[in-house]
Amino acid sequence: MSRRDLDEDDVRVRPNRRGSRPRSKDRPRHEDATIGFVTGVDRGRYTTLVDQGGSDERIVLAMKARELGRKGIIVGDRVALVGDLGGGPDALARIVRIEPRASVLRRSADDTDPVERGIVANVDQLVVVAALADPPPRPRLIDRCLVAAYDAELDPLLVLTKSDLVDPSDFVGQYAPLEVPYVVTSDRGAQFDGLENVRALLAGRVSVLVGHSGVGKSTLVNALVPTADRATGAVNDVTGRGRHTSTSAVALRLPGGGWVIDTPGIRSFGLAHVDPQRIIEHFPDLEPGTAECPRGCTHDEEECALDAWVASGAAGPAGPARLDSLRRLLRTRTAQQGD
Ligand SMILES: Nc1nc2c(ncn2[C@@H]2O[C@H](COP(=O)(O)OP(=O)(O)OP(=O)(O)O)[C@@H](O)[C@H]2O)c(=O)[nH]1
Ligand SMILES: [Zn+2]
Repeated sequence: MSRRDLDEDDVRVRPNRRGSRPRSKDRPRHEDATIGFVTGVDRGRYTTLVDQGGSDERIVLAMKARELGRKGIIVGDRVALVGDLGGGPDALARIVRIEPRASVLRRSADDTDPVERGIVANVDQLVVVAALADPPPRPRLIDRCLVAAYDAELDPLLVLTKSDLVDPSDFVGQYAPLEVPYVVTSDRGAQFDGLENVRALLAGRVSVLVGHSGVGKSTLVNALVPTADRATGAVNDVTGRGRHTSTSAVALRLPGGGWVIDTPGIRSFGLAHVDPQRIIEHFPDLEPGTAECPRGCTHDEEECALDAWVASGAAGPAGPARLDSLRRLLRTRTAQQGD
């Protein structure tokens, strides 16, 4: 019997008591809804961009429909919108669906707290902004960000700022075995060295910027997106406290195509949710060496087969340094937070 027969049979046996229109529950769910790109979230109001790149591109403010329940909507999400889609300050649409996400960058509040939060969705690249000095770099935090990138399947990029204050070579050396791409920058007012390199690496992609307060992230975003107007200057002269103008992520369009998502300064990056297996996958040169590992090996234990494999030269001359780096990241996952 074909599917069609079944359907007709079904209709005969249980006629629709409300008439010919199927109940709303059975109707295709908002098939005609418009898709918007979430660029900002502020106290239950979502800023979305509709008809992105089209002739009728506009910003539409929206709220979450009740049917979505407690489902979180984050910057970078593509959402289905119904209702007042006209745009403008008084129009308010409703978000009725979150489209499937290609990626989610997550963090847990801390390593022991399994509650994880999505920070941004659908990004390609995680850009870790760290100052070479003032404030001094926090390698543990950078490692945590890299682990989060690997876990979310994002390409990592290190932007090392303030190279006018200190020679970057020592610090860069610590990351060489990880083979993470990096750019060194220095902003000396009239001249912003390295900016063009950053621009080239962000072009046409969706990148999320993370970094702790004072590293020069806002300075960088303002240089990349001249209309961004992100507040800079870590310390307020009057109050002596940091000027924390933004409390959530915001997506900004790059003039040359692509998006940067700026996030508020982070102090920590909980990794309770990360599976060690996801980290080793980002060391394709070492992964074959795990074939002889005991089942469920954490790759950071006595029985791990990687030590003997690397010692035999199977991973080449860089093997030992790569294994050290892998172990460093694996321990980052379970270490106490801090710098
Ligand atoms: N010497 C030097 N100072 C820089 C450089 N980039 C930024 N700064 C300064 O560093 C301070 C902090 O820069 P911000 O861009 O506000 O830093 P942020 O990371 O956005 O910090 P929050 O706004 O607190 O999140 C400012 O006084 C900047 O002028 C640089 O390349 N060299
Ligand atoms: Zn192992």
